[in-house]
Amino acid sequence: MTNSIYIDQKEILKRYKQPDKHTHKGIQGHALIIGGSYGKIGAVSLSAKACLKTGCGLVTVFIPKCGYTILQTAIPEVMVLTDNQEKLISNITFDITPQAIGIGPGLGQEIETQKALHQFLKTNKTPLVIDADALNILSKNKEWVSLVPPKTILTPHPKELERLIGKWHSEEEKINNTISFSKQHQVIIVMKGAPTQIIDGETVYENTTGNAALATAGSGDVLTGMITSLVAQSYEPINAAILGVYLHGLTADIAFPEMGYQSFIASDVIATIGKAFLSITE
Ligand SMILES: NC(=O)C1=CN([C@@H]2O[C@H](COP(=O)(O)OP(=O)(O)OC[C@H]3O[C@@H](n4cnc5c(N)ncnc54)[C@H](O)[C@@H]3O)[C@@H](O)[C@H]2O)[C@@H](O)CC1
Ligand SMILES: Nc1ncnc2c1ncn2[C@@H]1O[C@H](COP(=O)(O)OP(=O)(O)O)[C@@H](O)[C@H]1O
Ligand SMILES: [Mg+2]
Repeated sequence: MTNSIYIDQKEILKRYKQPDKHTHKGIQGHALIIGGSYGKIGAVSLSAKACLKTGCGLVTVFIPKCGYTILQTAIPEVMVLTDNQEKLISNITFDITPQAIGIGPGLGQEIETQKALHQFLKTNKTPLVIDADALNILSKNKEWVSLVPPKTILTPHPKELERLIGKWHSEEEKINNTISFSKQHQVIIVMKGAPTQIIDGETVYENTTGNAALATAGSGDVLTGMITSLVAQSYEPINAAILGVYLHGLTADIAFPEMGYQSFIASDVIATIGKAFLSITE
C-alpha cells in the first residue's frame, strides 16, 4: 500500500532551513561533482554552478584534463581536480572530504570510466547523488547497485529508468517496479518527468512545480547539482530531493511570464534559483 504526498509550498516549508546568519563557507557544506568527458564538459559545469547557486559553501569538480581550463575560466568559484587522462575519467581519486558527491553528468560510458566508477563505488561512503551516464553504467552492471550507500539518490529520466529497471507497460507498473527497486536497494529515486515523482520505499512524493520550459539540454544536470548541494548542507537525502526538485521546477514557473517555453535554457534555471528560494518564504 503506497502513500502519496503532494509537494506544495506547505510541505516545502516543513523542510526548508534558512541559513544561520553566523554561517561561513566552511560549515555551509563542501560538494564534489564528478563527471565530464570530451565534448560534454558543459554538463559538469552546469551541475557545479547549480551546486554553488543552491547554497553550499564549497564546490570541487573531478573531471578529465580537457575540462581544466574550461572550468577554471567558466566558474572561477569552483575548485578543479583532474583525472590523469585527457578526454575521459579513468581513475577517481581525491584528497578532499566532501559532505556530498554528485556523479554522472557528461561522464560517458567508456569501459575505462566504467571501471573507474566500479572502483569508486567499492570504497565510497559519502552520501551520493547518481545521474546520467553513471546511471547508464549501473544499468550495464546491475550488480554494482548493491555498492551504493543507503539513501543514495538516483535521478533518472524515463529512458535511464527503463535501462535500470526494465520496460513497463503502464504508469502503475512503472511506479510499482520503481518502488520495488527503491526498497530492494534502499535508494531514493527521482523519477524525472512531467510531473516528477520521488520514490522513497512505499512513499511517493509528487512535485507540483515546473513546466515544458525544462525540456532543454542540461536541465537534469542542473538538478543533480542542486540536490547534491542540499545534501552537502546536511539536508536529509529525501528532503534534499524534495526541495531540489521543487526549486528546480519553480525556476521555470517564475521565468515563464518573461521567457516562455522555447528560450528558457539550463543556464536560466541556474540564474533563477535565487528567486525560487526567495519565493518559498513569500
Ligand atoms: N551540455 C552537455 O554537456 C550536456 C550533456 N549531457 C549528458 O549527455 C549524456 C547523455 O544524456 P542524455 O539524457 O542526453 O542521453 P540518454 O541516451 O541517456 O537519453 C536520451 C534518450 O532518452 C530519451 N528521453 C529523455 N528524456 C525523456 C523523457 N522525459 N521521456 C521519454 N524519453 C526520454 C530520449 O528520447 C533519448 O532517446 C549524460 O551524461 C548527460 O549528462 C546532456 O545532459 C545534455 C547536455
Ligand atoms: N515537459 C516537462 N515538464 C516539466 N518538467 C520537465 C519537462 N520536460 C523535462 N522536464 C524536466 O527537465 C529535466 C530533464 O532532465 P534530463 O533529461 O536529465 O536533462 P539533461 O540530461 O539534458 O540534463 C528533468 O528534471 C525533467 O523533470
Ligand atoms: Mg540527464
